[in-house]
Amino acid sequence: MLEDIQEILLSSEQLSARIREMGRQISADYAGKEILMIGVLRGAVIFMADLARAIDVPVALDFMAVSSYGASTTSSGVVRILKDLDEDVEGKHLLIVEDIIDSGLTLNYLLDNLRSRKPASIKICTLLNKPERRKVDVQVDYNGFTIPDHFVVGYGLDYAEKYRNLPFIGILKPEAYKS
Ligand SMILES: O=P(O)(O)OC[C@H]1O[C@H](OP(=O)(O)OP(=O)(O)O)[C@H](O)[C@@H]1O
Ligand code: HPA
Repeated sequence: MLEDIQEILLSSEQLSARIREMGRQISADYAGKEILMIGVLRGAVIFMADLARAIDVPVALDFMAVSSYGASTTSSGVVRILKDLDEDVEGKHLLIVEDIIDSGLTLNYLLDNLRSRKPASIKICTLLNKPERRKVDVQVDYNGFTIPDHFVVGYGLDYAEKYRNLPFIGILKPEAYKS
C-alpha cells in the first residue's frame, strides 16, 4: 500500500491539529445549539469520527451514501442516493461533513435534496477542497485544507476502495491507477 504513495501531502499530525481548530470554531459558531452532522459515506467517516470528538456542543450523527465516482478518478456527474438519512431533519441544524470537494457535483446535489426537507440551517464542512476542479459553485463554510489537483488517498479517501485506512493524506502514484 505505502509503495503506491508518491508523496505525503498532509501528515496525521497536521490533520489532527487542523481538525482540533475546526472543532473549536464549529463549537463557538453553534454555541447553545445542537448539530445534526450528516456524513457522506464512505469517505467522510474517518474525518467525521475525529471532528465530532473535537466539538463540545451536542452532536447527533446521521449518514447518507451517494455515489458518483465508482472505480474511477473522475466523477461521472450522475449522483445516485445509495442510502438515505434515518432522521427527519426538519427544523434541525445540519452540518454536512465531506472528505473532499472536487467537481462540487455531489454536494450540489445533496444541498438541493436536503434544502427541500426544511432544516433550520445547513452548513458544509470539508476536510479537503480542490477548487481547480470545480464544475459547479459550492459555498463551503468550514474548509480543512485547500489542495492542488492531484488524486489523493488516505484518511478515508480511496482509489477503488483501497487506501482508506492510511493515517495520512497522500498523493497516489499515477501508475497505481488502473485506468
Ligand atoms: O465534488 P465531487 O467531484 O462530487 O467529489 C467529491 C465526492 O467524491 C467522493 O466520493 P465517492 O463518490 O468517491 O464515494 P466514497 O466517499 O465512498 O469514496 C468524496 O467522498 C465526495 O463525496
Ligand atoms: O482526490 C480524490 N481522491 C479520492 N476520492 C476523490 N473523490 C474526489 N476527488 C478525490
